[in-house]
Amino acid sequence: MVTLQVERVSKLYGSFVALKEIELELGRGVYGLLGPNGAGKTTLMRILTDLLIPSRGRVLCNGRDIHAMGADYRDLLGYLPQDFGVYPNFTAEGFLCYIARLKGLDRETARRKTAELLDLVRLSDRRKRRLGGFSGGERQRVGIAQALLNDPQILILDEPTAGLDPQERIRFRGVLNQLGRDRLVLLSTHILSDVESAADQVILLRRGEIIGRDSPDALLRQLEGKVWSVPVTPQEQAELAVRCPCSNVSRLNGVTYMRLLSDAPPTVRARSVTANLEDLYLWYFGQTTP
Ligand SMILES: Nc1ncnc2c1ncn2[C@@H]1O[C@H](COP(=O)(O)OP(=O)(O)OP(=O)(O)O)[C@@H](O)[C@H]1O
Repeated sequence: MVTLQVERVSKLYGSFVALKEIELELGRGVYGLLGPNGAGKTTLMRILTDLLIPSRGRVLCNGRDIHAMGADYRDLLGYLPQDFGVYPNFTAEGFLCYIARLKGLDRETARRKTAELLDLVRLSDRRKRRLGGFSGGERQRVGIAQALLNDPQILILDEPTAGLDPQERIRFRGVLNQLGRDRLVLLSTHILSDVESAADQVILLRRGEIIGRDSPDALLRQLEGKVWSVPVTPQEQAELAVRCPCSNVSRLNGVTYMRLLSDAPPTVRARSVTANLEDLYLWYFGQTTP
């Protein structure tokens, strides 16, 4: 089984510190990397793919420095970049076969893996169509397929569900759960429900630092007794919005309810509710999800 060890990794862009002394150990399973825009998620993922060299520190794969491993490391790796670009004149099938050959697969295996993966991302019926005519979500699914061509032990996916419709996203979570059983999968996302259902562990990144890491359940347990549903009048709503972080406002039978984070009940009519990941995000990052 493959492990990745991130040892005191920092990344500076000029004098700007994008990552600060990151320490991480990753093994089998699905890890969800969560953080607001600019937190350093892409920077960390690019360092883990050896596309970006850290300013300080190093990344080890089963004890070996990934940079020194070179092609040996790339053989273990599948990567979906955030800005996955495709060649518009390739067909889906042609593109995947081409990437497979670049990854060193022989012609027969390239063809077999391409067919298998087109099926996995449900694009078999569109395999002869040119990528230039694909929708954003379809293109993203081609991107997921290309990351899997070499059956990688380490799969790094930068916002894999961006652009997928809800049905495809739900299907993709199932695929992720399956993939995480026997490999290391690290994904970044802004879609909290993806993390809740697909990740074994959530890693919280803020301003280049890891501020939490645990299972979604354990992270949510920290918020027990801190999330409240409160029926409010318009005046109370304005007052409470200033006093407590608010993760949601809803209306039921003509009554407005605020969902508030607070150590103590914000009003006498407040009812304690079970925390969800949006509450967690607000708790850690101090704002509602972008
Ligand atoms: N090449 C670069 N030169 C200078 N600054 C950079 C460079 N790449 C990233 N940064 C800065 O480093 C910080 C982290 O960027 P990064 O792309 O890793 O964040 P992110 O968490 O992936 O954000 P998003 O959710 O928006 O994709 C940001 O403030 C960004 O502006």
